[in-house]
Amino acid sequence: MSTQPETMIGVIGGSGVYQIDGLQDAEWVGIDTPWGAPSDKILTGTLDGVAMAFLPRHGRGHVHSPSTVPYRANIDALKRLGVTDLFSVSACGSFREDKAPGDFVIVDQFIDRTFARDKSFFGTGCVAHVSVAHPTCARLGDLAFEAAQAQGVTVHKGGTYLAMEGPQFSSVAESKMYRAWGCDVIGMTNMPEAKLAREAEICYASIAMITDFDSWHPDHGAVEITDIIATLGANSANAKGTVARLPQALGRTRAPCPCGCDRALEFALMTAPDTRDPELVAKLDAVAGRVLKA
Ligand SMILES: CSC[C@H]1O[C@H](OP(=O)(O)O)[C@H](O)[C@@H]1O
Ligand SMILES: Nc1ncnc2[nH]cnc12
Repeated sequence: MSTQPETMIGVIGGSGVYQIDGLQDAEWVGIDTPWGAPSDKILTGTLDGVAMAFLPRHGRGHVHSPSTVPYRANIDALKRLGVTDLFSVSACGSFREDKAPGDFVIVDQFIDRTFARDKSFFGTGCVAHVSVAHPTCARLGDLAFEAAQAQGVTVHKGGTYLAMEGPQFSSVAESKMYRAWGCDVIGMTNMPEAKLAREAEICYASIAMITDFDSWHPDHGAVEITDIIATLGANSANAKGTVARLPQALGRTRAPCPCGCDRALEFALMTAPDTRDPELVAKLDAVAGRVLKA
């Protein structure tokens, strides 16, 4: 009998992606967490023999704004369910002429300009510092790239995602500044999601689907929600097709991540065991149980 852990693929669907199709034994399950309720119930099931868990980031019906998405509850709930490998699917604007609406970008870097969100599971009474120098999992990113290519999507490997607070879009001056900073795409939701996934030792890749040229492009005017909605339909079909290819690509049994995302907390805890806050430690049972029990 194998002692290797089994893969469970998590998918967080963004704007336009509120469910995925084709799961066997599909069931929407409600999960409560010490950080509150997640954005919605989570759709669980199997695809090609691999366990899957899908969570609509904004909730079905698009209830949560980027600032009020319960990011900590979402990541905790997925961890609690057993998710090992997490793919974020999200809409974004592009700062690059060669990255056009309809294209996908496999994001590998972020600039986090969000400011009104809880960004960590840790804090007073249990302090931890994880590395996010490489905030996404290269192994998952490569698999997502290949899956999108096989789906026939024009997909770019690597790119920097500017995470803004929103919900309003950027001014022309901001858009030009982010472009000058070297950013490739912009969205409102991948942070703190990616940081929290790292704290929870879940491998995380971001599939960003371009819907617009934000507001810098002289030939395209300023981004409007109507333009975004027009592109979301095709993007969402391609996203679902890409996601459906992931179980076969990952396989059922799981080896430790070569990037080390699944061991991010190994040396991260700073607070001495005898000075830890028992209440916070109890809340960290799913996210950090592996190292807190040790
Ligand atoms: C619908 S336009 C703005 C909205 O779309 C993106 O959401 P998500 O990342 O969840 O696909 C963007 O970040 C904004 O939240
Ligand atoms: N231009 C843009 N800015 C921020 N979030 C977005 N989501 C889709 N397009 C966007």
